[in-house]
Amino acid sequence: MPSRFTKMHGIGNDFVIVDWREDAPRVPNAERVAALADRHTGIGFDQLISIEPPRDPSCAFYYGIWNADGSPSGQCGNGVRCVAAWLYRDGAIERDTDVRLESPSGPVTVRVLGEGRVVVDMGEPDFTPAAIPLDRPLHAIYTAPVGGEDVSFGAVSMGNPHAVVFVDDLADPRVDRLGPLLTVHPVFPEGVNVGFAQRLGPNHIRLRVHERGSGWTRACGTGACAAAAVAHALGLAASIVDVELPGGTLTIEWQGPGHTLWMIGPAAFVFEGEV
Ligand SMILES: N[C@@H](CCC[C@H](N)C(=O)O)C(=O)O
Repeated sequence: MPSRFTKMHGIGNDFVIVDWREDAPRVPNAERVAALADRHTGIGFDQLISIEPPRDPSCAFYYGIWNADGSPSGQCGNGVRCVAAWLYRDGAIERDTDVRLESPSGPVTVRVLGEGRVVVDMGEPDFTPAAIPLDRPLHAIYTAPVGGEDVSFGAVSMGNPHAVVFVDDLADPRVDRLGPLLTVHPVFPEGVNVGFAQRLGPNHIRLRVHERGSGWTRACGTGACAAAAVAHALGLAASIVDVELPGGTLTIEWQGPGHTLWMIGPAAFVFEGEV
């Protein structure tokens, strides 16, 4: 990987962004990514994100996503806001203008607003088991034995797989115990990002996410989208929901099936570096 990088974050979910627009397509070595992600002996990040030429000619740029353990992902909600802010600072895209960007799971549309905020059309949440992927037929709520108890969760793909568990209180010690277990549960053959959601009202969810490949993060953009979508599908949330994560709040808007989902939140620069 080239030596120059930009450290960014979206409400505390942190990234190393690398500019591979002039380079031939590549897949970074997983061990190298994990070494750089190490917070003691590397740079430290939740995800590595590359900016590359598009494969789909209808998109302006492609972005690749790798977790802290080096595993690839199809989507990253906080990351795509940072990619948009990075491209805007670089002069490659304009403010207040819709731009199609290509993720590994397909196109999304970003618009850079003022004050470091970015709005993203994340596409339509996909509840089909093949998209998640899940090893069983579709129901609104699944139940699986996890760590000696039956745990119920909603499942949805936002371009990457999510399980959403509703809890009465996020401080419940079960949350810390169940997150890592459900992330690698055999019911999800490709692993899953697990969100624990506490409903505070029809427009307000508090959320913690144990991410596949990165562990507990201060925020997960697709996790916020998934929690809002599952809550809306179950009649627990309105169309516009503030999702409050440990690192900050994202606003999610979804009008229901047949509609795409919108995410609004900040993207921040931390520093430039070289390895
Ligand atoms: N932090 C991200 C999601 C990153 C990928 C995820 N861990 C996966 O493996 O799918 C976000 O903001 O959405």
